[in-house]
Amino acid sequence: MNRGEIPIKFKESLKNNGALSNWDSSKPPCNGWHGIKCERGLVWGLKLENMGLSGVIDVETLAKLQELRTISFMHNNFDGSLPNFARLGALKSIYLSYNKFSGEISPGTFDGMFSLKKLHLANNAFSGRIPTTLATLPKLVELMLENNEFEGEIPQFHQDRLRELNVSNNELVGQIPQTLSHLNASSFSGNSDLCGAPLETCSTKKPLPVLTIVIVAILVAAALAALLAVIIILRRRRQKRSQQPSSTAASGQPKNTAAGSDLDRMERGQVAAVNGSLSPDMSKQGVRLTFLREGGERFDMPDLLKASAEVLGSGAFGSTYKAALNSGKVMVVKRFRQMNSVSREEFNEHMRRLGRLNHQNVLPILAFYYRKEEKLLVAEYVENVSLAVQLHGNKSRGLPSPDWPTRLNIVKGVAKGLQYLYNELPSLTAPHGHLKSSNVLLDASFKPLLADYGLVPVVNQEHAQQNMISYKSPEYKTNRRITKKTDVWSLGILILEILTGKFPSTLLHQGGDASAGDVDLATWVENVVRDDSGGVVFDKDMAGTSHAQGEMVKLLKLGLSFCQADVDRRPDIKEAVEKIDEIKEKDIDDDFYSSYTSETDMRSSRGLSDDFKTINII
Ligand SMILES: Nc1ncnc2c1ncn2[C@@H]1O[C@H](COP(=O)(O)OP(=O)(O)OP(=O)(O)O)[C@@H](O)[C@H]1O
Repeated sequence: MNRGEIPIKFKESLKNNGALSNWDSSKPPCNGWHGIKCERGLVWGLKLENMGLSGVIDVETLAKLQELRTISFMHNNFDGSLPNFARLGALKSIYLSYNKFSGEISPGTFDGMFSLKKLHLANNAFSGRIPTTLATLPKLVELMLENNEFEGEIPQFHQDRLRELNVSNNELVGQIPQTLSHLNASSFSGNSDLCGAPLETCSTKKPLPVLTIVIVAILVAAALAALLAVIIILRRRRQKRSQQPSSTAASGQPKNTAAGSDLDRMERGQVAAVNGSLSPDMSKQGVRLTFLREGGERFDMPDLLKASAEVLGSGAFGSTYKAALNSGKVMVVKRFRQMNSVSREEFNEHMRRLGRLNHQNVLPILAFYYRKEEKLLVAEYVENVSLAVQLHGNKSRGLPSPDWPTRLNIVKGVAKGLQYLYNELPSLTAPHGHLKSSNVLLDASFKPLLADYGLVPVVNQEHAQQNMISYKSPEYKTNRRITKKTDVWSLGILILEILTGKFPSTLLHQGGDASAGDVDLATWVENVVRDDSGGVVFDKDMAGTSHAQGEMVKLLKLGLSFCQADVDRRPDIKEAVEKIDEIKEKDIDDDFYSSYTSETDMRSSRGLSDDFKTINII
């Protein structure tokens, strides 16, 4: 098929295509065909707006236009479900607003569209959930979904690149992800059950409409009637049993089904307990926490559920909630669903091991709860949340991000915590296993505390392979194995993230194919450093860098050396910590800086060649 025939074939599936009457196969499409955008004789865009078009958007045929980067069919009459654009993986923008598309968007529609920057689907009649894949597209900067019927929660958009988002006038519910809290409130308006910054906080109670009150009253009455019936039946049974000569005692624990349902309610961002207190049944059935440490305040799940819970975020395992106890202590409960391949005994034993850990850079696990289908881990709330929030979230909200001395202290603390895990958990190949910036929590004085460590042995294998950071390492990608140096690789990526302020692609592709995606951060750093075009390596929002550039460069080199794909050349944890400890806050010799901005020995232990000579300081 020649290039003129492709648009003609595409036109055939369109209805009311009179506006395209000058598409004439005897001439090349770049000779003034309506709506065809060309450069050097190649079709890069289709702009078929306001033409009354309907029918089918033939994606298969468009896929043959290899240079096609942008399509706009805005203000037409296309209806039915959205075509599967995954076939057009190179597209940078898709504009389909003001049509009549409807129905749910199938989950794979945007899979692998790693170049997609702009997606406009506003003013259609889409329903169902916003596809979570959109939250993982690394280049997406504009997403317009207003005036549709989207429902459910907004996915966790991790990237702080999303410059424009509009989800107003849909039927969305729940907490707005923290990463979007910097956006304008009007982007979220017209969704009656959305809450959290930039809208009102989630615990704010709104007056209920009369109809809702009536429905709730009916439901409560029905529930009470059902409860009464159950009580009567149970009493009768008990009476019958007591009349039998020797009744056998009921064995095992009562099944706790209540925990799931109350937590599910928490997950929807609601206050878990009805009227501020749990039903006595639930407390009796005992959603009993197992405490791992001597001393300290004792409480149970009902105590936590009594408090209004706030969803802190949802990661690969489930949601994490913040809940305040009556005493004022604030706790965090993390819910894990993919841990059902180990027995209760194995799980308890492993938790006890983790519970014994005690280091100033390791977040203590205070208690846990075991149920076959899900587990809960409880820890104290940490004041400054995570390094991820401080590096990426603050920036997008215009708040200051940590300065160089703070970042260096964080790196040192993380390295010490990691070394401690290596020492205390020698049987684990990757003692942390899931080291990333959202699992580095920061206390009031910005001291780092490692979280979500030591979990690889109890997470279902398949889930671990798809979601945990260790399994994104070069050795896992190439040899399907993790090693004793895998956590050092994660530390290297973390260091580069801390110094550059860039979000690593290993985090962007959570849940996706580990081998797919953006250029990894180490390669990006190397490319910028090699490139003489003046690209900037260090985070320009990092203050306190004067007279420190030499040390910053040293740390950057270390980070790169930890990321080496060749495991044999990568330092082990001991060497890594020693090298990090040598880095000082300021250059010993002030003149050092000037020597590093020029042609200096930047050949790093990552096996970098002679062209890795200059580095672009802020
Ligand atoms: N103890 C804590 N104190 C304060 N913030 C916390 C605490 N534990 C977790 N968080 C924060 O809550 C948010 C959600 O955490 P969660 O662990 O569910 O997701 P994640 O770290 O993004 O992903 P993953 O599930 O892969 O670990 C993150 O921003 C995390 O940093």
